[in-house]
Amino acid sequence: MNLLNISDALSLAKLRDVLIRLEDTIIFALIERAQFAHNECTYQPGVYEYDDGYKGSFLEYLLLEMETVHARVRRYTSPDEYPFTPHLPEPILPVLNFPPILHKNDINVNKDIMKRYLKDIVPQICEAGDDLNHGSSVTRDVECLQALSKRIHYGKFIAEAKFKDPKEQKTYIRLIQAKDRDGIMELLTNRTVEEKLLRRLRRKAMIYGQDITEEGEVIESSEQQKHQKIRADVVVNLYERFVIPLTKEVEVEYLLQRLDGWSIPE
Ligand SMILES: C=C(O[C@@H]1C=C(C(=O)O)C=C[C@H]1O)C(=O)O
Repeated sequence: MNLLNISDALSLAKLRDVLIRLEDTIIFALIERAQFAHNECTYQPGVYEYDDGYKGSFLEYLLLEMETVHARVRRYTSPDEYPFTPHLPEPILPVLNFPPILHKNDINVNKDIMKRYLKDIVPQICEAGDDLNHGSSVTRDVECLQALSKRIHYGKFIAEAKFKDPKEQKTYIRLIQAKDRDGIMELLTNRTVEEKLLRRLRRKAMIYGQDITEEGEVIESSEQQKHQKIRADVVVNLYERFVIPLTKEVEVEYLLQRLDGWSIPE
């Protein structure tokens, strides 16, 4: 998505395409992570010692180092990129002039994403135990986390596009003024889009998770399922219970801040 183009960045159809493409990124990132064991010690502070006296876990250490480089080349000045590390250096490049797509807000749900990823996702997709491939598994963790974070924070753009819809704006304004979270959640929810998404996701996870040879049909049998690189129902559950609800939470939070410092049209 070219966020320098404001009409693209606020077209609901284009935004939905971005989310569809990110499904592929997320499934492949999970498949990559799933080839290594849980390697729980990489998530605990105090296991590795670092020359610079850093005290966090191996995963946090890698995030800090990678995000420091990325911050310097202005990754986090883009309105669709959110770091996991709190204090990062300023960019060394001149900052790009993005058009004012999003309303000013301070939403970053990466802490929640990290918690759920470590508690629910890794134990479900990886074998228990430690295979000593700590560097490999942690670099895959960073890819999974970044892809999930991007997808979930796209909720801000989706919310802005929905708010801009002239048919809905008055209702949104009324619900926001009443701080009616449930009402906002109901209005922004599109069950047809969610159901289609989950069906598509199951098919993608089935197909991407199998080895495709030069010969033979790709089949969905129970025998086949045993050899899947990742279980399709795990991916579908992950979206149903975590990715979609958290995206919608971001949408609601964003909308609750949407009227701050904004003059409501007559
Ligand atoms: C993203 C949208 O908003 C909501 C959130 C969805 C999601 O996170 O996938 C899907 C449908 C909507 O309930 C949308 O309408 O496309």
